[in-house]
Amino acid sequence: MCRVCTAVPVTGEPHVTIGADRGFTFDHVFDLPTPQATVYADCVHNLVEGIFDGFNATVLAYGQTGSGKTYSMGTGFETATVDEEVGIIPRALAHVFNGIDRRREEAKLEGRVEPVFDVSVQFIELYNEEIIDLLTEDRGASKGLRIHEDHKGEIYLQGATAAPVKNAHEIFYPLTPMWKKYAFIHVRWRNDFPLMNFKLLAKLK
Ligand SMILES: Nc1ncnc2c1ncn2[C@@H]1O[C@H](COP(=O)(O)OP(=O)(O)OP(=O)(O)O)[C@@H](O)[C@H]1O
Repeated sequence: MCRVCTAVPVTGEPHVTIGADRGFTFDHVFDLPTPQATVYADCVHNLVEGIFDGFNATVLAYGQTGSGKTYSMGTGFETATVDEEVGIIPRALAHVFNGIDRRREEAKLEGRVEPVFDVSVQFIELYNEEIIDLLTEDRGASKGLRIHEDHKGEIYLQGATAAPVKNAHEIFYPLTPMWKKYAFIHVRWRNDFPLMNFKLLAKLK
């Protein structure tokens, strides 16, 4: 028997229907040769800029095995990689800390009080429905870890270690192996906002 599995509208709208009734709308489709910088510019750049205006952002990679989640999110933090191949997480980290430096510099030049930022990271792995805190050696300490939503709709990780970090270097090197898992990066702009969350979620299968 022959039947239509995937259908796209002839009008060129960014929509695809899988099977009988599962419809998905999308903003962009990137082909294999698309440079990492283009993916970042089109999908992530504005999200990171937005955290400085008080918005929360989440980036997550989802897809079947071998579809390129690690390549897109994580390339460039473990070994020397050519600039063009650097993935979303290292680009976002550089962007966050450059953005902090720029805002502090601008304030100084304009004679304003310099903003103070606190940045911390949490790393967890979801394995067999269990949440594991990757920043503690004591696996037993991970028991009771929960992901919650508070009354303002903020998602937070209860009980997971939060490590303060001052620059991207501090995140890359000691925590390198963790990047393959999940990273919650909290950027807190003390002067203005109570808490901004920027979440980079990788490797969700
Ligand atoms: N855009 C791309 N350009 C070049 N190579 C790519 C690209 N995307 C993925 N690859 C390569 O394809 C292979 C599989 O990609 P990757 O490991 O990122 O998949 P994955 O979705 O993380 O897989 P898994 O879920 O099994 O961990 C890797 O060798 C990766 O380098």
